[in-house]
Amino acid sequence: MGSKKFLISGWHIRGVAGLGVEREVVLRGPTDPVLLVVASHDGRGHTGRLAEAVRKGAGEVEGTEVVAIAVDDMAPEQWFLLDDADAVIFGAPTYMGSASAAFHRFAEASSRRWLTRRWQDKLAAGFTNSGAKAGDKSGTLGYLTTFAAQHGMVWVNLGLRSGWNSTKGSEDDLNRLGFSHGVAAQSNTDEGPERMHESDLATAEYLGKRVASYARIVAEGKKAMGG
Ligand SMILES: Cc1cc2nc3c(=O)[nH]c(=O)nc-3n(C[C@H](O)[C@H](O)[C@H](O)COP(=O)(O)O)c2cc1C
Repeated sequence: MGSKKFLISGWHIRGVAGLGVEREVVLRGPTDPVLLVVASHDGRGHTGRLAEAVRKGAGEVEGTEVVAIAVDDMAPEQWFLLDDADAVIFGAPTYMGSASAAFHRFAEASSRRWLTRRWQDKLAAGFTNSGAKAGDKSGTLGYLTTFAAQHGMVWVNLGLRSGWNSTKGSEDDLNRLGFSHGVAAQSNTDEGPERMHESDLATAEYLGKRVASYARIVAEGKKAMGG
């Protein structure tokens, strides 16, 4: 099997395609950016738009390299990206009260990483979208939280108060549907992704920025502690 070299904005990853095979170590210097991966399944475009918003928010934090991967179509090398990430933001549409089957397949495929604790102590966060306003999205965000915890990751919640919950509020508030574990967006089932609610997209951007900021703080903290 031949080896390939990947260059992702300053990140050099050289390895042989395939899970569990040897690869050259990624060497990171003290001035390297933190790596944040948005790992999600996009059903019919709505969750993809959220992923893009998360990515945009994260990219606004100086010193952050953001990479998005589709968990239902992973090149073997993308597992290495996840291995090297400082933070991973997981996303999936809510199907039947939980993350989509495609995301669950990815989660099951990650069990090898679970075994070797490869993702231990990385930051994690999550986002989802549903057709109904509530739509049992707590099931999905709860599942993503548990998935990250199984890997020993450190969950970063949304950190926003509930919006749209008083006479002074409106559906344009951030976190308009009032979830705490992550971004819980909603799109009408008869409308395309171009009609996604601006508040949901802004909330997704907020989460991206929040996670990237914490990833930076952790990286700087480790550096200060000589680690
Ligand atoms: C198989 C399936 C199951 C669904 N289950 C739910 C559900 O439990 N709750 C809900 O509000 N919407 C449900 N929906 C609607 C989707 O959540 C919604 O259309 C989706 O989030 C749109 O994002 P996407 O384009 O990334 O698929 C379901 C849709 C499908 C196709």
